[in-house]
Amino acid sequence: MATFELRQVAKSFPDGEAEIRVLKGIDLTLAEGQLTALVGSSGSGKSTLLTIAAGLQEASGGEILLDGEDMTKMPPEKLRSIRATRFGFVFQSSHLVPFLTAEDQLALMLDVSGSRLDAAGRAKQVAEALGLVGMEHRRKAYPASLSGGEKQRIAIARAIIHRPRILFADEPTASLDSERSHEILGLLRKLTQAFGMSTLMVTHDGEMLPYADRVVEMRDGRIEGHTWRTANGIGT
Ligand SMILES: Nc1ncnc2c1ncn2[C@@H]1O[C@H](COP(=O)(O)OP(=O)(O)OP(=O)(O)O)[C@@H](O)[C@H]1O
Repeated sequence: MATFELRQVAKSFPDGEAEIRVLKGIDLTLAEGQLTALVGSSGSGKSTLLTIAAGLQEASGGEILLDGEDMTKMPPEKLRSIRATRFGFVFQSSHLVPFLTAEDQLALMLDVSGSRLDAAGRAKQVAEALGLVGMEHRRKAYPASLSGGEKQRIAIARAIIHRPRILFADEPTASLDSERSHEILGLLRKLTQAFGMSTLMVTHDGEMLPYADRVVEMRDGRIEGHTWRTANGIGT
């Protein structure tokens, strides 16, 4: 059942006397357990759409419904709480904290999300998340000693440790080589299915599209078409 829906979402920026319309009425529903890829040429509005959907930037119009509740009408405090507890974020670069070990990065995220687990429960959840991304052996490592792919694995573990409902990924493979990119996308797809998350990912990398359940193409602030991946390959 759909739990996250954008209805007629619009975004304009002032431009002198006029305004630039960057999003022109976006309708998009994310399904649980599915990875949706957002593609389109540079400047088509992908990042703007992702950040607005994630509550990181205000829309100029429309509704963003999380379990039927309109996020655009929520007070900032409630929005912050939703971002910390129900959303997860993965970015182009991993944005790890340089002076924290891998396991401490994850523990910090548990704190931010208001986890009420005791010390043993927290340690278990951290170990489990590191295991899910194949990084338990580097739990004591600092970011400087990790490769790009390893950092992105830790960033993914950090993004899902609090079991978010929606995962936002903005070009998660942009800084990785092809082999690492495939590994990271395989991981995102596996975790999306395993936890029943709704994942929205912006990507420029056509090679990554087979990992998506659905590809949504943007052009000039609008959604062009929806392509569904089926058991028989790509279908529309
Ligand atoms: N704060 C802002 N003020 C004015 N214009 C903006 C602002 N943010 C984005 N834009 C404009 O909105 C349009 C869409 O930008 P956006 O970053 O969403 O595109 P994109 O599809 O993600 O592009 P890319 O693939 O290059 O990252 C661009 O023309 C951009 O210049």
